[in-house]
Amino acid sequence: MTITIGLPSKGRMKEDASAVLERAGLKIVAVGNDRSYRGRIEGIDDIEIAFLSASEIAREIGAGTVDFGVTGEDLIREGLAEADKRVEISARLGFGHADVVVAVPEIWLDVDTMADLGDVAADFRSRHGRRLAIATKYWRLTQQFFSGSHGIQLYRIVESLGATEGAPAAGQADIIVDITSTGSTLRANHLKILSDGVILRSEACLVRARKPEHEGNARVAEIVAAVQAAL
Ligand SMILES: Nc1ncnc2c1ncn2[C@@H]1O[C@H](COP(=O)(O)OP(=O)(O)OP(=O)(O)O)[C@@H](O)[C@H]1O
Ligand SMILES: O=P(O)(O)OC[C@H]1O[C@H](OP(=O)(O)OP(=O)(O)O)[C@H](O)[C@@H]1O
Repeated sequence: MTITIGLPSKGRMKEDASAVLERAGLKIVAVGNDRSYRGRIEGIDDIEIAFLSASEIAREIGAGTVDFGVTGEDLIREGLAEADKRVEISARLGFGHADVVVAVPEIWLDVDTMADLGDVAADFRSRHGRRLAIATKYWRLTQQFFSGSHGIQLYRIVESLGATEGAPAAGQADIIVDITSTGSTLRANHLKILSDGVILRSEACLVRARKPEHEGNARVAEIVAAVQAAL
């Protein structure tokens, strides 16, 4: 059986993802030319590398078309329903750190917690004639956190495909759910993170699709052990 590992072909995780495999003794060699989206591992014939974007990797692991992938936990949990049933986080890799957070305008002086925000959401329609609007590309994580964890049901999600932090100032939404690493984009847009508003502390992970044929497969166990030992 050939084991396929999905690695980022571009973006901020590309270099670190390849480096961690090399430290684990799995040296990647391109198949064909530089632009090829396939690779293999030097000296090992039954591992194949598929170069994909970080979000495609999350999807392909969910579909089981790759066995392993290196991608952000945020993309796994946003991309897959019941992620823990479908995938296993085999290792947390120590790069690509970012938090998915709830942020509100700094001028909302009396809103510091999710409970405060729940009060705002409850009153929003009578005060403003519409529901509280949340700009995000993290639909699933937002719904789980607001409706599931905090019992806040009165809101509307406004899909944002970029520059989410600008949505409140632009009048497209009232608050946001987005990723932050240094916090500088939030500050530049006069937004503050609620004190209990961190939805997920994400980083790059080695993720395995839960497949029956992985049980007792020596190569699968070896890949996990080698990457864990390289951290
Ligand atoms: N400052 C940051 N901003 C956005 N994402 C970050 C940041 N720091 C780390 N990440 C992580 O990087 C991953 C996204 O990487 P990247 O933006 O390179 O993907 P991508 O190649 O753009 O994927 P796609 O094109 O499919 O969206 C996510 O898991 C995210 O959590
Ligand atoms: O907390 P900070 O360090 O300011 O980083 C957070 C910002 O960085 C990312 O955007 P980026 O401009 O990298 O583009 P992307 O959304 O296309 O990845 C992300 O979407 C945030 O907007």
